[in-house]
Amino acid sequence: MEFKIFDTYEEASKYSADLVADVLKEKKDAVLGLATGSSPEGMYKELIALYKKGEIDFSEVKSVNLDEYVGLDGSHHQSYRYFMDVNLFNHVNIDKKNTHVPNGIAEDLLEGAKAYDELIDSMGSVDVQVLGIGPNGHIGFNEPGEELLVHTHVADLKEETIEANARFFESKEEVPTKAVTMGVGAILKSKKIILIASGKNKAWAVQQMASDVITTKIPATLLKLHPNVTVVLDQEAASLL
Ligand SMILES: N[C@@H]1[C@@H](O)[C@H](O)[C@@H](COP(=O)(O)O)O[C@@H]1O
Repeated sequence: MEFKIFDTYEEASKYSADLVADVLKEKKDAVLGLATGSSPEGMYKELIALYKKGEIDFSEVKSVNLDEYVGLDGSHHQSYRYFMDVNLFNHVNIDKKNTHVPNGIAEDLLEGAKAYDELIDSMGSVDVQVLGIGPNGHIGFNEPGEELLVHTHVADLKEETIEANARFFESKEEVPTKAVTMGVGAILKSKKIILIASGKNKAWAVQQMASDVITTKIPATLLKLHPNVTVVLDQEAASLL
């Protein structure tokens, strides 16, 4: 696990975008594993800028997103499908048919989760997986617990996650309490992982990633088992290292 620390979030975002761009330059039909939340927003802006400069091309790229809230359809402004459209897909030449986000409104969520794993498998491996991290160390919506799941599943969100994400909704009560998330298995299967963290509220989780411990109670610590992880931080997120 390599830690890269930058003075500002903007610099960290630029570095992360360059890492993704390197993958796209090497492989035109790369499979991108994508994340939502504030952490990767700056990176998406940089990727759009690189695309506009003609440095990268998304025409053959496929993408799979980590997670989606249960109960929100893609037109809901807090759905992760909407986030991806607005923050990246609408601004680059990716074919929307090649972009995938778990279905949070499937009639049968378990069937939907199984189909999502089959879809990921059918794409071959994810070339680069972008991750944020929850203040409690969650990745995707794999929340801390006695055990973690390998496959895509429906997760109950922890109270602290609902609180952390309430800033995007009108009120805490509107935050869905469940989400469909890729499991830790698919995340660890990707060839390369870039985890972006910014701000003081991530410093504890980042410190745990740098420790010698691996525990399901801090899901991001499992990334220590992966051979190619770059953790991209601003000063505040790195403040406890
Ligand atoms: N499910 C998402 C995660 O994928 C994200 O990494 C995390 C951090 O979000 P943010 O980057 O907005 O702090 O929270 C959310 O709950």
